[in-house]
Amino acid sequence: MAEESGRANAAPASRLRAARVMLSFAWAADRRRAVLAFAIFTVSALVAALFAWWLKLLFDGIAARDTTQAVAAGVAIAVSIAGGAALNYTGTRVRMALNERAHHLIERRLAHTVGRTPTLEIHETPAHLTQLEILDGESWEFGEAIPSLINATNTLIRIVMTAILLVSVHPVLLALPAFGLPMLALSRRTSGLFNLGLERAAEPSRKAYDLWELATTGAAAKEVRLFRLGAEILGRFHAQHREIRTIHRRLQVQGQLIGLAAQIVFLLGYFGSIVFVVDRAVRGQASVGDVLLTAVLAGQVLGLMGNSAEIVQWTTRTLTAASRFVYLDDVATRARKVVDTDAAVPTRLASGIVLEGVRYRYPHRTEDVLAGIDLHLPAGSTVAIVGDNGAGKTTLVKLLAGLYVPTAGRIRVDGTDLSTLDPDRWRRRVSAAFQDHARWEFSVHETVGIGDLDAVEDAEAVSAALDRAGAGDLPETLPAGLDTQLGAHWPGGIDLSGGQWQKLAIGRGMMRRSPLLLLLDEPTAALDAETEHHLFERWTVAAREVREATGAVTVLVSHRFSTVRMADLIVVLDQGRIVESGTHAQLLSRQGLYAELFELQAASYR
Ligand SMILES: Nc1ncnc2c1ncn2[C@@H]1O[C@H](COP(=O)(O)OP(=O)(O)OP(=O)(O)O)[C@@H](O)[C@H]1O
Repeated sequence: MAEESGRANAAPASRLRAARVMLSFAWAADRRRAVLAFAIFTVSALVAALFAWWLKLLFDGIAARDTTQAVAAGVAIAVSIAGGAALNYTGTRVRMALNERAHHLIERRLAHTVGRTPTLEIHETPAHLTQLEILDGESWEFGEAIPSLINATNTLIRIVMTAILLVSVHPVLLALPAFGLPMLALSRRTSGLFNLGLERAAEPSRKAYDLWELATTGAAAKEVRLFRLGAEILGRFHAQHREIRTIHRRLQVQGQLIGLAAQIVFLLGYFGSIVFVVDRAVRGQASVGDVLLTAVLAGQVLGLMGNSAEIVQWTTRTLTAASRFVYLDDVATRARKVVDTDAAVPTRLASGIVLEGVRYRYPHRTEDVLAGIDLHLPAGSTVAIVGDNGAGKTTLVKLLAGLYVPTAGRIRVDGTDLSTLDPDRWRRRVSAAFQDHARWEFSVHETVGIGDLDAVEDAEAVSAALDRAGAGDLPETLPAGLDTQLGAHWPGGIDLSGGQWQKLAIGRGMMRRSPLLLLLDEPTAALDAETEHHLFERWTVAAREVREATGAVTVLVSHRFSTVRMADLIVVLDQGRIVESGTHAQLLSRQGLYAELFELQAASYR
């Protein structure tokens, strides 16, 4: 279903809901300016609509030698021109400010929607990513809700006024707008083509952007040079852009042909109406002013039809952008739906965490990555997970953190289904350090402190966390200690070594003093085996000390068996299944996969 929505050209969620969301955002952004813009553009529409009428009066006055009428009409024309310009100038400024505010509000709401999704679903499902990326580039359109509405009202007023004036010359002239109908009808089609182009180009655009990042950012700079990948990346980048251009060009040509056909139909009506009124004037049934009025109005009708077509297109685009937002908001809401707000996260673990028949399959994958895991992580224990690359260790850790929801089976925390616990409350009691940690370019103090936002200001807590991460002396080696700015491209900022960054990430994971679950997914991979050994020894002792207080479970993923052997329970994963579990001694005596891997590693150290 999600995939279909991602591919479909149509709006990915109901347009009615999208319209409600869109208007509520625009209204919330700046009510005062919304009302002001509405008033200014309404008056401006009336002024513009009456312009042709003053012209007719002027010419009829001149023809009839009626000086009063001619002067009055001349003054009205001058006032219309000056007033119209002033109104447009003010209106445009109000409208720009309104757009700006709506745009920022939408960016904030979008970040909030993505951020409040408790799982990683939005970031790892291509269909959701497509919607997110397009919407990211479309947030200006989305912010155009009130201006679109103003434009539509404005155009409607002008259409009604123009119709009244046309009837005043001859009712047959009302047929003129009918020639513009194909333009309106086909504009939906051209706007559909535009959206189709965006969606088809989303994938190559994403690839092109990734390639551009590879070619221009520091992260890949070493390897790009070393493996002489520059030309290859550039070639692929060009290929993606060629694909994007081809997609857009084909659809643009289709759109232009449709537009051209519709304009030809209208022009037939335009010239027909002028010929009709000139004929009547020759026969004395219409005045010179009527001919002029018809010529001006017929020209305006063309503009108004074009305007209406644009409004329809623009509104469709705005609505589609809004429906992308609704779609993503639904993903976030679905992910939170199962939460039972009454289910309390225990203050301490009594029995521990139990996995019952847990399966997990990544979106777009055809097989389960975890294929039926039954496991008890006893309260107060340290559990090591070992296994080959790709065995499913990190996936298991992410499931325990609540970043994924099992495709089947359950994870119970002291009997309560984890998926029903409020993710925010659960995560207040979970701490983690990952191998692929983020490099937060804040001050050292903040980079560590954000591991527990409640204690981020507490310098002692930060120093203690760094101590537990084996990096107590790191700040002393930096120019401004804990206040040192990280990130070489910030003023006064410095970069760290891979191991130092990793120690800060571990420090972040050590900020929470009493987590129920501490997840350590190869956080020490960049450190030497001895440092890892000492750190884990220290954590194991600390975990045993707080065992009575919180019953916390520590889960460690590591490829180093010298570290793993200290755990109370060792779980061996192979291709998404548990093949063995027990203590180090039990597993050695079983002479299975663990014993084999342990012996292999031990032999390489001898
Ligand atoms: N986001 C993802 N989308 C699709 N498949 C994924 C994703 N992340 C991991 N996988 C796949 O899931 C399987 C298990 O990956 P996982 O990262 O859990 O393994 P691991 O045991 O932690 O490996 P390693 O020791 O290399 O870190 C792998 O086959 C991997 O290709």
